[in-house]
Amino acid sequence: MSQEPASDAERSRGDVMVRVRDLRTYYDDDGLFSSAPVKAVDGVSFDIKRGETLGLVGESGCGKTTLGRTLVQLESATGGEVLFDGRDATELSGRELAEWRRDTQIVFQDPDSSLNDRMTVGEIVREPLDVHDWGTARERRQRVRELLDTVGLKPEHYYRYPHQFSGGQRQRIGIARTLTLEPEFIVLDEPVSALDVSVQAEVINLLEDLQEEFGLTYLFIAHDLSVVRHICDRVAVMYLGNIMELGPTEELFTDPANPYTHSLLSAIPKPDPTAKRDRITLQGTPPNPRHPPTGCPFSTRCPARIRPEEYRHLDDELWTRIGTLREVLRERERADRTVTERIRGLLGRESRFGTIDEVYEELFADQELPEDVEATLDETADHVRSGDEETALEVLFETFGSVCEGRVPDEDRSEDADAEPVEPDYYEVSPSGRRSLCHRHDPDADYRDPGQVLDERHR
Ligand SMILES: Nc1ncnc2c1ncn2[C@@H]1O[C@H](COP(=O)(O)OP(=O)(O)OP(=O)(O)O)[C@@H](O)[C@H]1O
Repeated sequence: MSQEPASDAERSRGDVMVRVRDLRTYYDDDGLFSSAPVKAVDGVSFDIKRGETLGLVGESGCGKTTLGRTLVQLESATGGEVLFDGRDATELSGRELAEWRRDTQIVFQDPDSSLNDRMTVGEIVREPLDVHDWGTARERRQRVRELLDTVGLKPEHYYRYPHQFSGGQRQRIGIARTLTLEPEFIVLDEPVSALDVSVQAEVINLLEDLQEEFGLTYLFIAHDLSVVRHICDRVAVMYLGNIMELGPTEELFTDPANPYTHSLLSAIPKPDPTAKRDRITLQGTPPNPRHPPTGCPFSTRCPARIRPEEYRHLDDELWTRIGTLREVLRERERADRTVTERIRGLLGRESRFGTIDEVYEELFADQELPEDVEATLDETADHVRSGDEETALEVLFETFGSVCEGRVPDEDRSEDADAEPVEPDYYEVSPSGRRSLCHRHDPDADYRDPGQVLDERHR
């Protein structure tokens, strides 16, 4: 990512504190039947500047928590680097790692499960000091009392237990604990999501005050986009283990570039009923992170996916249904046939292939199909009936596919078969250095801007 020069207003916020490069965190199965790993974080690169709050948003399961936990080394990276002041945290172990951990902390979403109910508040907050053999016993007690005061609790709370406090107060205890060793960088993993709305603002204000007072740097993970807009200097938008767009908060909220950011923001209710674009409803569910699509991670659901020129004006509903058919076939191709299905198949009785006509009926019976589309669908249905989803998918790709899927449709299929996938690039989409992962930004290609396409399709 290109570095943005520090502006006067940013002052000390200019220099980079954490440099993340091609970071990957995969979860392997330990079971007997090893399958593909879950690619929770799948090659992300970005910088976090000293003193800033970087927001991390995206649908549930996109990898936010895993990324946050990997940055503070609670998860081991599968590959890539996490550089703090030039030192790669993924390479540390033993004493070095323990020392490094003083500078980086994490606040968890659920204060209930992250605090040990059998320890007093004083013991909980003091524990990191004990572990690191900090000062004398008296100095530690004094430090804990100061910290309780810093987060808005009282010295007499020292001897109480977590269950005697409200959710907001428990989160304050968790925050006090993270501050004990004077960290520089804190991952805040949904720190207010579990709290009543009425206390969310108090905890947010506290976090902002602490940042100001101690010069802290935050990675702020959240679902609630309005909180992110309020507290974050910049925002990273994550989808299926990848960062789709990253840039200054206000810019990203008012003028999103990436189709995924557009759809995420379109879900926020708008006070203005004359707003020009409808909510963008994404089709289907995110792909399984064990089997992410080739090419752009968002390609299977993208409302601005590049279409072949001849289908640019195809009815949107029909286009969506063709996309759904391709998803269904991909899943069927991947799904292992159960033993019963295999036996049924051997006996010539109904098998999983028996239902394909229903799928076509459901998707296309009420659609007006242009002749060439109908011919392609008929051809693919024949392949599926004979149990060859792979060829059916190839035919659909050659007709309706595009660079978004990792390769370019080509008449000569055999020549293309071993070609390297075409990965999408990040493009700078504003003078601030905001980046977005989408082929449509490629200045050398003749694609329309995602916003323009979505305006046309979702008015
Ligand atoms: N310990 C684990 N073992 C295997 N898979 C995991 C593990 N932890 C997370 N995952 C998987 O990794 C993917 C990313 O999960 P993660 O919790 O990081 O996402 P998230 O964006 O933080 O979701 P949420 O907003 O719901 O907390 C998911 O598919 C999840 O099921």
